[in-house]
Amino acid sequence: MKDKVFEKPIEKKFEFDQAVASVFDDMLSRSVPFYDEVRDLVISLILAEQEEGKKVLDLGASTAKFLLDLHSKMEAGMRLKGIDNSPAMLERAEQKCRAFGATIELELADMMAYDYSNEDIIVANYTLQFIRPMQRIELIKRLYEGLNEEGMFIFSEKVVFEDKRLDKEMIDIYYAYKKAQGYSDYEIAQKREALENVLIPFTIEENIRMCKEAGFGKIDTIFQWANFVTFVAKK
Ligand SMILES: C[S@@+](CC[C@H](N)C(=O)[O-])C[C@H]1O[C@@H](n2cnc3c(N)ncnc32)[C@H](O)[C@@H]1O
Ligand SMILES: O=C(O)C(=O)C[C@]1(C(=O)O)C=C[C@H](O)C=C1
Repeated sequence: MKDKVFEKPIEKKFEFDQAVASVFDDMLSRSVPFYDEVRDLVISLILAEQEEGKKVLDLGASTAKFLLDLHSKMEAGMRLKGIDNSPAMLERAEQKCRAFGATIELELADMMAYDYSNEDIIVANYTLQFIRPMQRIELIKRLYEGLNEEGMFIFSEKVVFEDKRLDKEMIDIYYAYKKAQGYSDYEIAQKREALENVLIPFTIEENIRMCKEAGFGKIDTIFQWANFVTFVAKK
């Protein structure tokens, strides 16, 4: 279904509710630059490390698009799990996993309260940015503690830039991308207002520093387009 959520005046801040979940795949494919390519890149990196029984945990799994894609491409019997705190999203994720006959564990859970233990690979694409900044730093520390020695944390985020002029230019370029994807100026403005103080991006440096302070020894970026970046952090 086509995303028309912001064609009308917003009545509340942005939420991952039924209305958003019902158009989510279209919303992401038209709102996140290179959404498919980043998913393929992250999956390729995981497949390079795939082993029988290895655990892959997706935080903010939404409608399980990432996990289903990984499931369809993996050869080793990895244990795939997704958590999300939106019942509407998880309902669709469960429907899709059933439809594809995919053995993927799904849990309705708050990533702030989840018990991370003996994890091999944790993924969080376009999710941390919705966690309050102070809670985010605590979360990353818990992810670090919950990862095994060879563990890997892969996450994609919208970012801001220290250089305010560059930041404005990147935002304008991003909104031009959204317009090219068929969103009207009105929809873009409405969504921007709905996301205000709900989606809180860090700078690239803040994301890296957050991982370093949590204990990660190696943090690299593997993708960037304007204000969207994908990071890989290793213990
Ligand atoms: C932009 S979507 C993530 C997109 C998805 N990872 C993908 O690549 O298709 C953010 C997701 O995080 C979930 N989320 C936000 N805060 C959460 C929390 N505290 N615990 C668990 N899930 C959360 C939302 O319900 C939503 O499904
Ligand atoms: O910043 C925006 O305008 C976005 O739409 C970005 C973003 C995201 O990065 O998570 C916000 C919410 C989702 O609908 C998909 C995209």
